[in-house]
Amino acid sequence: MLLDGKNSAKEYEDSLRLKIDKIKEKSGRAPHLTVIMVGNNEASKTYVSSKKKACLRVGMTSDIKYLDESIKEDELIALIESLNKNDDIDGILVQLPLPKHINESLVVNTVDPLKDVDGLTILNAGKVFTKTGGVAPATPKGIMMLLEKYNINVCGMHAVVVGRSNLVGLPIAKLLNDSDATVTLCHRQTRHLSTFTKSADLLVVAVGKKDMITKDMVKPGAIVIDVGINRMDGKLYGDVSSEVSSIASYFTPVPGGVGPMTINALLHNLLELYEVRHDC
Ligand SMILES: Nc1nc2c(c(=O)[nH]1)N[C@@H](CN(C=O)c1ccc(C(=O)N[C@@H](CCC(=O)O)C(=O)O)cc1)CN2
Repeated sequence: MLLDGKNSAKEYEDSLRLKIDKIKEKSGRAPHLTVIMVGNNEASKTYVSSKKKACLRVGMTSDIKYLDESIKEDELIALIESLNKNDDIDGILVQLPLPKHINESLVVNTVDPLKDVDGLTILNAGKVFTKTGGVAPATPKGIMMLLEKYNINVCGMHAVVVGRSNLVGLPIAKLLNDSDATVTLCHRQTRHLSTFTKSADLLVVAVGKKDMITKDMVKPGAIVIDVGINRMDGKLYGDVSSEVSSIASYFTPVPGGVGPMTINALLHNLLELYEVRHDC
């Protein structure tokens, strides 16, 4: 069965629109997101424009700061510091990846944790990892929202995550663990990867390599979440080979699976941060 991220996101947007209307009535303005886009990465430009359109659809406001590829690290940091001080901005997002000459961690950690819609600051990551609140990164949060939408309870399942990035692999492993799955985290040094993937009741793949997971690596009846977005000859492919859909109990398509839920979770995070800062 298809886990339809596109339609689930639309439904969530409908409920969000009602909440934003109420906020606007009460406070006179909607939550505002500022996105920072450095350079000319074509895929990143698509994503930031999707984020802007999604804000518009639910009645939130946003702006995108397009910055030259050659911007200096201290200029970028100064910009973020000024955005941190601006009370009309509720969420700040630095689109990744950044150019190589910029220290990504330094820049991301300049964002005020109370405006960190991406949940990538050390404070938010620490809070999520200690279960003391905080904002979870959008993709893992979106995956959890999608599982919930389809009433999939992961308690007791063996969840295998392939990929250990700060953006997806590590935090989704933590969120699945918090939902009482037994989690195995695999990465590029994992030996005998298929031994692990074959024993997964729930398999999450976030490596960025087309057809990394083939049918023989998946247990029939498993739930398969494909986070990969690989562009080839103008088409999009996930990390999981299309033949896997014939043996999975549930699977996410690419496109139309995890991607739209990532944008959805971002809107969710923006609203949550607005509510915390405005004591709603
Ligand atoms: N600051 C961040 N940078 C990046 C993040 C992030 O969460 N925060 N994640 C990815 C990119 N990303 C969001 O920024 C993202 C990727 C894909 C989609 C999406 O909707 N994909 C569609 C297909 C879109 C297309 O045609 O290209 C789908 O899967 O259906 C949304 C957001 C890296 N950077």
